[in-house]
Amino acid sequence: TLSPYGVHQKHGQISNQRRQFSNTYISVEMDDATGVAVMKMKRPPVNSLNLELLTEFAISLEKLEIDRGCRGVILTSAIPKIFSAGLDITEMCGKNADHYGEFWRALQEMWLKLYGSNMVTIAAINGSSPAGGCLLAVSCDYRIMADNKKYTIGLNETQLGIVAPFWFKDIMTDTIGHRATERSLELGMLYSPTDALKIGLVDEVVAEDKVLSTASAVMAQWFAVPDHARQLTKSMMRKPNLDRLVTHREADIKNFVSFISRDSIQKSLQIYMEMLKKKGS
Ligand SMILES: CCCCC/C=C\CCCC/C=C/C(=O)SCCNC(=O)CCNC(=O)[C@H](O)C(C)(C)COP(=O)(O)OP(=O)(O)OC[C@H]1O[C@@H](n2cnc3c(N)ncnc32)[C@H](O)[C@@H]1OP(=O)(O)O
Repeated sequence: TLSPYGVHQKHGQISNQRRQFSNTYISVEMDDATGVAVMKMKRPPVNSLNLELLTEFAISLEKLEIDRGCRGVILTSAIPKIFSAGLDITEMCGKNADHYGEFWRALQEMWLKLYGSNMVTIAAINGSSPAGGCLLAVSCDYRIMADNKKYTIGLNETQLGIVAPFWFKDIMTDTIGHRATERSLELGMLYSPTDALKIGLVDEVVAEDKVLSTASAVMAQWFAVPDHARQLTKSMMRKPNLDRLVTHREADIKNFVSFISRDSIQKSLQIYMEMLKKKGS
């Protein structure tokens, strides 16, 4: 079927209790018996967040949000060793201002839906999660990371010569505190799972093969609290950050477009992409 956003979706029924829907880059398996949906990003090689993935992400969340049977979402990756490499740098490089604006609006939309969700959201971080990948995780209610010291998480934007916008910074501050955020963002720090746990960036570190089962167990604990009370509390806690972006949404887009269009910033991003490609070859 074609959604109102023009994204093709495949629907399938895999049992009486499980429903599945899948787009190009997102697959969702909804378990009607538990009320839990597992949403997987699947954009090889590194789940970088391009315009299409962000759009599919927002649509999938919206569908789950209006599904009365769905009370919680586990967000994870179908790509081994990678949760998400963050924003697709090629979406911010060598394109025109209209494209940058459309891309940023899609990112804002996805974030407003994820951070503002009424459902319980748990990030099952089964791989590296820099920058925009970290934003996804920090926007959830709870974070479980795989115990593998090769994986890292953090807002490393300054290492690319770019700057995490105020709404990334706000939720990082709410998660790890002002001082830790200041240091972390200025230096563009990436943390191992153990260090991320120490500063409170993730809530639990578990063996790689236990990430999903732990997420399900945590979900059951959160489900023990009456939904209406939990939802009102979540909304009370998150409303100021949501309102701030909604109020300044157009200015934030303008700011991003003008910043990213600068020759010096384009040059920094190109150098970073070349460095990534060299490392891979
Ligand atoms: C003053 C106000 C300012 C307002 C706002 C202004 C600015 C906006 C800020 C925007 C916020 C930005 C957020 C972001 O998310 S930026 C992206 C940051 N991401 C990264 O730094 C991660 C880069 N990637 C890696 O570190 C690694 O790839 C890895 C995720 C650890 C995985 O490593 P590995 O498995 O070894 O894979 P490779 O490095 O070999 O990568 C495979 C191919 O994927 C390409 N790649 C990787 N990451 C990205 C990406 N983010 N975007 C696009 N492409 C990516 C990589 O080049 C390889 O490609 P190849 O196969 O063609 O060589």
